[in-house]
Amino acid sequence: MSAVDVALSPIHIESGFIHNRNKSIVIYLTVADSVIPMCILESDSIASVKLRIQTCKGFLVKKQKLVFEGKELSRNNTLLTDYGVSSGDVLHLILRVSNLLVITVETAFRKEFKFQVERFRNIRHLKQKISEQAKGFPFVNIDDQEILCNGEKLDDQRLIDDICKNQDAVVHLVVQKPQESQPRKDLRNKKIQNKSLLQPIIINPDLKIPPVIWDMLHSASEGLKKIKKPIRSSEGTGGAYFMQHPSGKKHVAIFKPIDEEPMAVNNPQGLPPSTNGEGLKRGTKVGEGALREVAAYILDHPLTGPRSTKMEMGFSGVPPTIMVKCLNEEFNHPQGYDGGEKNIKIGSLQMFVKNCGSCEDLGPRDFPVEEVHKITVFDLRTANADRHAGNILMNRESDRIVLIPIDHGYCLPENFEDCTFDWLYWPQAREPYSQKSLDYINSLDAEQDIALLSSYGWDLSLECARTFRISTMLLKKGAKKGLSPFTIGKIMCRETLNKESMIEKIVEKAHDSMITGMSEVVFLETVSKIMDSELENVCV
Ligand SMILES: Nc1ncnc2c1ncn2[C@@H]1O[C@H](COP(=O)(O)OP(=O)(O)OP(=O)(O)O)[C@@H](O)[C@H]1O
Repeated sequence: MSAVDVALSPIHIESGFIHNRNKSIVIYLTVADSVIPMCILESDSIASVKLRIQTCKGFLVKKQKLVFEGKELSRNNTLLTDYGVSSGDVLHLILRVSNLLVITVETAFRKEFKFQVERFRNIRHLKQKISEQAKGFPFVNIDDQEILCNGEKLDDQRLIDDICKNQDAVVHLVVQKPQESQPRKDLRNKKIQNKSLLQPIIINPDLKIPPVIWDMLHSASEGLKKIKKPIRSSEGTGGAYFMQHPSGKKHVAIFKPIDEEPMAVNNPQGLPPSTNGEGLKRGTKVGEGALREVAAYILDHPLTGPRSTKMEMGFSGVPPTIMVKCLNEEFNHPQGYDGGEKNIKIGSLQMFVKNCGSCEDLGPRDFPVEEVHKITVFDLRTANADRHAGNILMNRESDRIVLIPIDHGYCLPENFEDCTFDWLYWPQAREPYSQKSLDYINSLDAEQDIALLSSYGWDLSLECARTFRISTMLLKKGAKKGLSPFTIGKIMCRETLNKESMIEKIVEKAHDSMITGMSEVVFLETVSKIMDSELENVCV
């Protein structure tokens, strides 16, 4: 049975069942290289379409992203037709496959080992894990092991991802005598080594790079020199590469090239290039994701104000991020690779943060209130248009869960249309801000922040700056009034796709009262007055 048959059969039955009440339409899903026709109902929501895909294809709902005409269909309770999808339309399905796999190794003695291994590790790493667990067995030495999968002998350098694709896997370990080791690094690799490059892009030489960022640059650069190749993450809609430590045993950073962003020309997920330059979220531009990632780090200053060269963790904990240029054969080069100038990529380099998964993997119950609140502060002040639970990593520090916000390529948009926050529905969001958070919010100054970004070389567009000023204004006024992150968030986010949020209505009212030639300052004063009067009716 082909993939098409698998997808079609159950859907036909289901659609036919309620056909009288609802008109059915056929849409086409592109996933990787295949196209799957799908019969759905006009009354189907995004959530129900995703559920059908899960039922038919086994891809978990939370791992699916649907894209139509360059926009992510991110509101699960919205009808497909409200997004303008009609019969015959093509939707792109992006799967966020986990980087972690459970591998079962069976030995010739029927002993079983289970490991959680990252997809981008190689077979040699698996052998190391086996030898750590196999004390007392004859294959404790790495070179005494040979790993077979479906009868095929696997080379030490082969990536786990290569053999396991989507699901967890069982591989068979066979013990054998040591063999002559093969010289692995061929001449071609040497050539590539000479053609790797990683350099920070410094616009303002007066601004010193913090030592923690130098260390990250140094490790990633040494990793490239030692031919520890960047490894593409299997999660995410854009090209995101794990840069390796020179030892090859850990990651030091994530590199996201601008030409591989969603809808950009070299996107490795096969998303078609944007036709009007707009990004996956409203009010963002393709190719500006890396700037926004860097801006998120710069704006996330500590309570004491903008950072000096001393590394201080920002209030919300955005990992250190810098703009770099980087050359390596492993990135997506559909036009070919010769190591020349045209292969150099520009993008954001963010420090890799040790984590035990994302908030998508766990219910929110155990997240400390302060940890959730620090994320809400960041999202509200930057009107973040991409805060789903998968974009918050978790770590455990002495039995306490610490949250780490990542993926800020859609913060600072030109408007509020696509603002959605998964934390809105978490209980912590209904708690009032603590005094520490209130002090931080009170210290925020949008004008100072815009000037700060400008000193780093990014002059926000008038629209982005306006949205940023208004979102900072709302956060400050809301917090001062004692509103919880939930209440402030509800003011900023649309309840449904086509129902404007309160903040959008406030901006529109201010627009309506604008007279030609009105300055930005006067416009913002008008917004402020309207906001004050609207907030009077909002209960704490
Ligand atoms: N700073 C970091 N530290 C550790 N892991 C990270 C970091 N940033 C990203 N990752 C990992 O890389 C994966 C891909 O990154 P990310 O989600 O930011 O990519 P993206 O293409 O922008 O994704 P999306 O489709 O959600 O917009 C993440 O799922 C996460 O596992």
